[in-house]
Amino acid sequence: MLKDPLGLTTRALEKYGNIVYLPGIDGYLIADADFIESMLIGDERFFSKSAETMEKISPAIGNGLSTLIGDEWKRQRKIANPSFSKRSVDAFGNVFHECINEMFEEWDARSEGVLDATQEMKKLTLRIVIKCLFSTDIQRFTSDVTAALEVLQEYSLLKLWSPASISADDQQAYENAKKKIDTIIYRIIHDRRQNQELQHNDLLSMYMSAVYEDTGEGMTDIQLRHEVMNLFLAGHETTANGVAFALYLLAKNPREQQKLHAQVEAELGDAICTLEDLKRLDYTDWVFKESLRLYPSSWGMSRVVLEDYQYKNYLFPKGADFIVAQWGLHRSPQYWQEPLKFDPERFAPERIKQVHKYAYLPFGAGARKCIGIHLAEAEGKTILLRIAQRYELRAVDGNEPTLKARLFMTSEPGVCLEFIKRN
Ligand code: HEM
Repeated sequence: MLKDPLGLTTRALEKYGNIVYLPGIDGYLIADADFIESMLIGDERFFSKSAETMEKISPAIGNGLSTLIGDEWKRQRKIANPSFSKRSVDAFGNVFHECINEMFEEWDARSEGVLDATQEMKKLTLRIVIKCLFSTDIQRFTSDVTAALEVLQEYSLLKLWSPASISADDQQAYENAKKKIDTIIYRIIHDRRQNQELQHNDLLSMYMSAVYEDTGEGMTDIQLRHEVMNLFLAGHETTANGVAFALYLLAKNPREQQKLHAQVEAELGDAICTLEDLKRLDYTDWVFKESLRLYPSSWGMSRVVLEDYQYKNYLFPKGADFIVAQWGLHRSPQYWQEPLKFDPERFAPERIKQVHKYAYLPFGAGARKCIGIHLAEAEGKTILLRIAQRYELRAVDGNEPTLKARLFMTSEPGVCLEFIKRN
């Protein structure tokens, strides 16, 4: 599984159908939309994230909202929800533009037009999440944070799929990366506690002022640290990969890129888009959705069944592990016509209503649906629009994505594209 999870998923689902037992991981791959609907919605109470899996990925992602389970998770979700409401996200519109402007300035200072879209989007979304979290520009830390997050993620994957192969060097690299990130986060939390009179309009201050219903107390520094880690990782790589793959697909599909440009010109011209504008720009929305269908950052979600469970003629024993395989589901010919074709208009209301509601799950579904969905959609579409206003994208020969399924799906090396300035 560690070597080629996407290839294995594709082959297993093609050969054996939508529910497949994988002896290598002693778990089931699921790409059956009806079953997924039962798992995440109808019979949700019988399923949970697996404590064992979460314990293995928490070194990278923190022991926060994404990895907590049961009552601890419920309590944490309740306290975090208001910070991610549509209204709260509206406050971050300017942050997107500031960070995009800085990126454009950097691009203008370079002479060549070929850029690694994956790396550029990772830098940009990390900048955005850092600013949304801390409102300050901790630009100077960005490359340290990026490098440390990479190490933490690699370490978690080893713990998950190949624990015996963790060497003393891997362990040391993990300890160093954790220390580096912790130092940055705790320093910021400490400064905030020291200077409580200063107002900050950011996610950290929302988290720091929120209180638990049962105790009336706020989060401890340790819990805040875990939540910040969660948002660093869950909030930047996912969006970066979503946008980078969208840029690649536009470059490969000039007709669709032209349609996007036409909408941008008709609706916006050179004006800076507001979050309100995004509601009207349906083609942009479909491009982002279609990109997340073909290249879902979250390529699989882990679950465990809490009791013996029957679905059709399958009986799953208590404790059975599952991977809900968005990668397979989103590309399944059973649910999608010409599944490998980039066709943003399949998300037009009259067409998408004919598709099974649970055949498209880029942000998950049910109680554990992505808390950052409004932020991610607003951010992803704003970046796409700003790039479309300024650049025509062209594919670079021989530069196809090399897909790698880590905690999230990415291309490694990144996808290089030619960014040609539009008049
Ligand atoms: C295109 C971008 C994104 C994608 C594709 C994505 C995808 C997902 C998915 C599929 C889940 C559910 C996992 C499961 O049920 O097992 C999830 C959960 C989560 N996401 Fe996102 N996400 C994105 C952006 C963001 C952003 C921008 C943030 C925050 C800044 C964020 C924070 C979280 C958190 C904290 C959870 C855990 C929620 C919980 O368990 O209660 N995500 N995300």
